[in-house]
Amino acid sequence: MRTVLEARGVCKSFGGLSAVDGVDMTVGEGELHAIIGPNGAGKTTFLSLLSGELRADRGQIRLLGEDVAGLAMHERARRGLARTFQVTSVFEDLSVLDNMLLAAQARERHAYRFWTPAAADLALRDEALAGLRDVGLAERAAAAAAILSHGERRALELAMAVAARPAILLLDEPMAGIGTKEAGQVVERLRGFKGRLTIVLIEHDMNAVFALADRITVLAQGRAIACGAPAAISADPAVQSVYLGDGAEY
Ligand SMILES: Nc1ncnc2c1ncn2[C@@H]1O[C@H](COP(=O)(O)OP(=O)(O)OP(=O)(O)O)[C@@H](O)[C@H]1O
Repeated sequence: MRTVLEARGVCKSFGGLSAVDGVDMTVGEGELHAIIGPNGAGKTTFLSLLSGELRADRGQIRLLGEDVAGLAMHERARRGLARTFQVTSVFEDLSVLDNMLLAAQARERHAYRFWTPAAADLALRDEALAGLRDVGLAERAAAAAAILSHGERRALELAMAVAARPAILLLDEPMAGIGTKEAGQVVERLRGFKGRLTIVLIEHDMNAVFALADRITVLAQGRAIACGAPAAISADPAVQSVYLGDGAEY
């Protein structure tokens, strides 16, 4: 399996606090790799180091073989490293479909260059509609983005991120702030993307993580204490002790 993203010895301190302390992680093409850990373990910081929102103090971050640790966020994004909230600016006044067309166009500027403009428009439209179907939003295509529910908006953001065809998509708690029923729908959607997309997922919903992940990296106090398939992770004594520790929340 081709390696899409590789982190080696990545560190980040805030003052005296070592938030991310020498983390290694390898994500293969088509893999859904989850990062879990108790509150304050360093998950969000690590994701920000991967995306370029924060700069690592030390360590390597390789995207498709290229060390991107010194690159700005937009330069990593241009190379295909996408974090949902960064790649998706939903335009409230536009329809759901037009938002999708914009997201797809950003990528497709060159893809349809040999087509007539009308045929290119049709192909883009088909692709945008298919993308909306993938996230259960096809019936909302004509609606203004402004009137979407919170869950529908998150679905649109996901569809727009996917439409840009990133090499790897970083998802930060896609189930946060949505109801149980909608969380179940998000799990189904993400399952639908499995194999087609390379995903790094941070999520507190353990049912979702264990249902979706190919592999899981467990962070605790800034360190990666385990990495493996879900069954191995749930059986790992070090992981169990982190989660069974003093009133640990996740
Ligand atoms: N900008 C910052 N300045 C100072 N400390 C920070 C900053 N960002 C994070 N931290 C600290 O770094 C540690 C790791 O935080 P981080 O948010 O990455 O953890 P997390 O695993 O994502 O937690 P949660 O599950 O609660 O979101 C925490 O102790 C946090 O207080």
